[in-house]
Parts: sequence; structure tokens; C-alpha cells
Amino acid sequence: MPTPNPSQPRYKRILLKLSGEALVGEHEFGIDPKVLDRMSLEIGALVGIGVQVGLVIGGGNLFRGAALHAAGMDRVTGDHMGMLATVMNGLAMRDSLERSNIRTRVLSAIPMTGVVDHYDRRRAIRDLKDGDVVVFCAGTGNPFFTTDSAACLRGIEIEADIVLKATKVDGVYSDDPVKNPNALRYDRLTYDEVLDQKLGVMDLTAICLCRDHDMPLRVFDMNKPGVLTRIVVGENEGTLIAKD
Ligand SMILES: Nc1ncnc2c1ncn2[C@@H]1O[C@H](COP(=O)(O)OP(=O)(O)OP(=O)(O)O)[C@@H](O)[C@H]1O
Ligand SMILES: O=c1ccn([C@@H]2O[C@H](COP(=O)(O)O)[C@@H](O)[C@H]2O)c(=O)[nH]1
Repeated sequence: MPTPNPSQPRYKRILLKLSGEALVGEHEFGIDPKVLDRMSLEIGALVGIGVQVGLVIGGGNLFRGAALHAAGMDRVTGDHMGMLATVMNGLAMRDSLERSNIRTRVLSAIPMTGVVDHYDRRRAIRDLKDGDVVVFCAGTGNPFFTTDSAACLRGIEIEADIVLKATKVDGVYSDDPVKNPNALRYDRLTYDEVLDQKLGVMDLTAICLCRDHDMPLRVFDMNKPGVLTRIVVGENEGTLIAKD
């Protein structure tokens, strides 16, 4: 493996997936502005070294369709609410990034004239090349999916070099490390190993998409300061999921 060089990022274009739940921070529900500002700083550092950043933010801090359905709501309505939650997170992220003087474009899979622009792949690529951070919100625009799948889909569409899944655990484990303290962390896995062992850090649709389009994925802990820059310059953080 070549030695990491901070002035020469290994990845030119990334798709970063941020967990919605992580935005709660010290609050009980919703969005903690301190978390957004910390993430903006980390993302700004990447833009500063010339990395093109596409962003997908989950909605788990506000609504998840499956949870609403379990409480009695129609599933599709719940999923629509979940997708709208990701738009709110996208707006909050743009606000924080722009307060740090980082140019940001929010593109939504669901048309929302007057609030955000509608997703258009060619436009997204142009904006990325111009140095804007592009936030893709409203997931895939379809119910029964998750923002992990949306992140992998957008990553493939914009021809990102890698999908980076920022979460609250420091990689993929043999079992959910939050529930099983004896779970073992993997450094590297193939797509088929994740699928065969049903490792639950991401939904399996997302893993299948990445496998079918040979898109590498890295799962890492966003709470470690400087972690994004370290990954982008080629240091080993969390777990890499790739072909072999
Ligand atoms: N094998 C595993 N390895 C690592 N984490 C696992 C595993 N199985 C389950 N998990 C759980 O998956 C979670 C991933 O959570 P995360 O909040 O990033 O997901 P999300 O549902 O994509 O995001 P959101 O909060 O926006 O809904 C981890 O917090 C971890 O507890
Ligand atoms: O393509 C998509 C993406 C998301 N949803 C709904 O939104 C919520 C929030 O996303 P998370 O990935 O769980 O953070 C999700 O639970 C779905 O209900 C969707 O319908 N389609």
C-alpha cells in the first residue's frame, strides 16, 4: 500500500453517507447544531484539499418509515415522511456548511420547487466539479428503500471513487457491537462476505448495488476528529468492503 500523502488525496470524488441518528448529538430528538458544525469543519477540510464531496444524510433522527408502520401508520406514508425528514436534515446541513463559507447545493429526489432543486445527475456532476458540496436528499424518491441504498446509488451515478459510511461504530463487526460486546471488528470484507453473514451495518440492497457496480465502501466512526481527512489521504480507518 502506498504511503499516505496529505497533499495528494487518494480519492478525488467521494460520496459521504452521514447517519441521521448521529445528528441528534446531545439532544433527545432532532438536530444538534454542534454536530452539524463539527461535520462542516471536517467536510470543509476535504474541500480544502480539492476533494469533491457528495453527501447523503439519513433521517433516523426524525422519522423512519418502518418504525411509523410498526406504530400503525401506512408504510408508504411513513416512508414519505422519512424521505421528507432527510430534506430537513439536508437544509440544516447546507445552513451549517454555508455558515462556514462552503458552497453547497441541495438536490432532492422529490421535486420541491422553491425549497431545493430537483435531482439531476449531470447538474450534480457539474456542481461537484465546480467545488460545491452536493447534498442529495429525499433518498431515492421511492418508498421501501433506505438512505444507505440512496447513498450507494448516487455514489455510482456520480462516479464517486468510494462510498464512505459515517456512523457511530468504528467499522463492521461479526455482530452488532452495540448489542454484543464480544463481536469482532473486521478490517476488510468482500461484498459476498457481508451478504452471506448478513452483517447488519447497512441494508443488503445497498451492498448488492455496490457489488454489482464494483463500488468500494468504507464504514467508520464519524466521532473521531480528523477521521475523514485521514481516510481520504489513504489511512486505514474502520472497515473496507470491496471486491477482494
Ligand atoms: N455487524 C455489524 N457491524 C457494525 N454495526 C452493526 C452491525 N449490525 C448492526 N449494526 C448497527 O448498525 C448501526 C448503523 O447505524 P446508522 O445509524 O449508521 O444507520 P442508518 O440506519 O443507516 O442511519 P440513520 O440513523 O440515518 O437511520 C450501528 O450503529 C450498529 O449498531
Ligand atoms: O430511498 C429512500 C430513502 C429513505 N426512505 C425513508 O426515509 C427513512 C429515513 O432514512 P434512513 O435510511 O432510515 O435514515 C427510511 O427509514 C425510509 O422510511 C425511503 O422511503 N426511501
